[in-house]
Amino acid sequence: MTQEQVIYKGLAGVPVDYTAISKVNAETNSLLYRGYPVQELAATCSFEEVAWLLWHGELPTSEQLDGFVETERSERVLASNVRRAIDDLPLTAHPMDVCRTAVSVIGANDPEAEDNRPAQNLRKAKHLFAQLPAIVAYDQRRRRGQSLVEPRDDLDYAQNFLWMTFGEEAEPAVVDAFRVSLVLYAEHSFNASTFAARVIVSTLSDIYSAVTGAIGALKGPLHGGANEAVMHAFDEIGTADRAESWLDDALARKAKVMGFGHRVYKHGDSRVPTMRAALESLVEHYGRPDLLALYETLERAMDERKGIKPNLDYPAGPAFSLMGFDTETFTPIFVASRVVGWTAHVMEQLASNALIRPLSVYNGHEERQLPA
Ligand SMILES: CC(=O)SCCNC(=O)CCNC(=O)[C@H](O)C(C)(C)COP(=O)(O)OP(=O)(O)OC[C@H]1O[C@@H](n2cnc3c(N)ncnc32)[C@H](O)[C@@H]1OP(=O)(O)O
Ligand SMILES: O=C([O-])CC(=O)C(=O)O
Repeated sequence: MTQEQVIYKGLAGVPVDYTAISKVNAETNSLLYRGYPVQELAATCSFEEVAWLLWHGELPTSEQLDGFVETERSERVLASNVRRAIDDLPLTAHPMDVCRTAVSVIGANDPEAEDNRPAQNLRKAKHLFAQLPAIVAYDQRRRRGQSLVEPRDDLDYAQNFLWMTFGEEAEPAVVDAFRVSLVLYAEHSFNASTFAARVIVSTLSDIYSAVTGAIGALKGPLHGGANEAVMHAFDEIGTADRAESWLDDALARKAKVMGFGHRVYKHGDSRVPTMRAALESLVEHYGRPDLLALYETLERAMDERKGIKPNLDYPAGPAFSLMGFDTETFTPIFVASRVVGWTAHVMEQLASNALIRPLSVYNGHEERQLPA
């Protein structure tokens, strides 16, 4: 292979563009959103403030926040054809497929979908932000044979998301853990789904197509689908005393243990301590020390055997489970949060666009003749 033909499989370690949205620093194990440490944002900000920061580059003034909150609350109701599209999907469809389809319908409803001017895309990003909780919540309810719960405009984003899902006001400890998870999931530089969104819009396609494609990329268990897979593993293991033998068996089969490892962080995910603290507060709230024991035993065993640390999906899975979400709803919650990062990246890509089209090195047949 010549020098020019080096292959960067999976683009591992290859910087492909600049971004001013977030900085993932594997050396210092830190994550900054627009310069602010994510842990500090998670401790002090509402999800609405963090979304504004990621889109606009600065935290909102109180006037800007009031305006945004008012718009967000006024756009929470699903259009009738979005609701019908959801109703028409079989219950065998994965909730991520439902999410993807609903976003696609929202895009098709927008007569200005193809207008890529920044103000239009910002409007669309905020609309998707307001709509996604209604999609995720309604889909979980219909699977349980429950009817739609209308949004409440006296509740903030996190409170209303839980209200629409469960039909009752969540307790402050639960709302807070949920808000923290949303803040932590919102953005993470050029991860696979964000990159997929940037590839799509680099063709000058539209923001809805980019988000629809990003949902498809997030679904896989090597990316967002891992939070769901973590819970399936916990269910399979059952109790902490079974964790080590379960892990030994998984590793002997060369299976990937979901919720562990990361392409960029090799010494632990910057977001895990904050999400783990949120999980601990839920464990205390619901009186489920058994779940934390399982969490800790598997984490310790994985570290001892492979030296591989958990990623954000590891504490998020059991946290969403304690909150009462169905396991298949976990990755759609990730969508509702990450839509902020995706749309911020779409706008950044368009502001200095270059078509994303790498090269491949052909290793198939040399030219040959068709059989006579
Ligand atoms: C929010 C997020 O999206 S975070 C990521 C969520 N995904 C997961 O939790 C899925 C499980 N994890 C993984 O599959 C991987 O760690 C990835 C895909 C996240 C990162 O993968 P890469 O950077 O490509 O690392 P790669 O897969 O090459 O792993 C390097 C080595 O560690 C091992 N390894 C990495 N993660 C794991 C894991 N979770 N379980 C078992 N072994 C692992 C690999 O088998 C490989 O070993 P080898 O060198 O002996 O072959
Ligand atoms: O950065 C990545 O590759 C995956 C990840 O943690 C995320 O998208 O939050």
